[in-house]
Amino acid sequence: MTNLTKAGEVLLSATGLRKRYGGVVAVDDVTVEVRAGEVLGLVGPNGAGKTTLVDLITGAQVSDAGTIRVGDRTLPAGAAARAASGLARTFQHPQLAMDLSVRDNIALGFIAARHRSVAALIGGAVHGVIQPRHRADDELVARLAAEVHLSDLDRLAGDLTLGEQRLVEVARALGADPRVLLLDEPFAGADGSGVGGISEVIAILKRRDHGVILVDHNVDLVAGLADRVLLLDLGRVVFEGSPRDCMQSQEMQQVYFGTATAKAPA
Ligand SMILES: Nc1ncnc2c1ncn2[C@@H]1O[C@H](COP(=O)(O)OP(=O)(O)OP(=O)(O)O)[C@@H](O)[C@H]1O
Repeated sequence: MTNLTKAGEVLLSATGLRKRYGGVVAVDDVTVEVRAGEVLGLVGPNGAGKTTLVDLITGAQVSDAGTIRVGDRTLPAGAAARAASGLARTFQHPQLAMDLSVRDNIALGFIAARHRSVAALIGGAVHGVIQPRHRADDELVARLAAEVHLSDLDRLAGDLTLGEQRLVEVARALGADPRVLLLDEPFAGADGSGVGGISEVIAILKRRDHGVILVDHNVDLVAGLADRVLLLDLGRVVFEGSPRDCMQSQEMQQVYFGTATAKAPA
């Protein structure tokens, strides 16, 4: 991973994002900023709008309103443009080519970045795109796998545990050398070593002045890793501040314990 940013520089600025699905306003006038070397935690109960927000930022969904800037550039719509501008993500439900090896899945991240096309990430198309690879590519895959402590790279992605699949997604995302990495529930289904591996990657990204948006239901884990936490409820930001202040806030109590529909944090 390269380091072309300065500590504290605003890397990502998403302003006034809004998304309605039928009668549901999933994201309602949300503004998010991530600085170099910052981990922004995004928490909130089921249906709060966390994944939709990640989708809007990364271009997987088109927002009804709002702008996304990376550095001093306003980004056009579309996942390919966003990826080419330095945004990479993992998915709540891992999206890997399950019939390909760990090695090839990881390679897809940097190959897609080279081709500036997320098409390379789509199932059948990938077989042609990833062959043949160069030796340097294999070395890069090995380095990315080592960053997340993945071994036995010849296994099929479909044979991995959920936690291992999440590590492959993280390694694949790192291959695109993102300025900001958005992790959507990376700890769900991960065992102790998976949690450790992902936490370590977050710490490395932070040290290298990349930005991270970390979404997870495990608010204790998020609070332990984040510099700042944004609490979402029903599509709106109801609290923003330090992890400690957020955990102790009335809003946190209300959102997780105070309403009939809210669920307690894991
Ligand atoms: N594609 C969609 N079509 C219709 N409604 C949607 C769609 N995606 C999300 N929603 C709705 O938008 C709201 C926010 O959903 P979202 O998945 O973003 O929340 P979340 O905080 O990520 O929840 P969870 O923690 O359960 O994943 C919910 O009411 C959800 O039902």
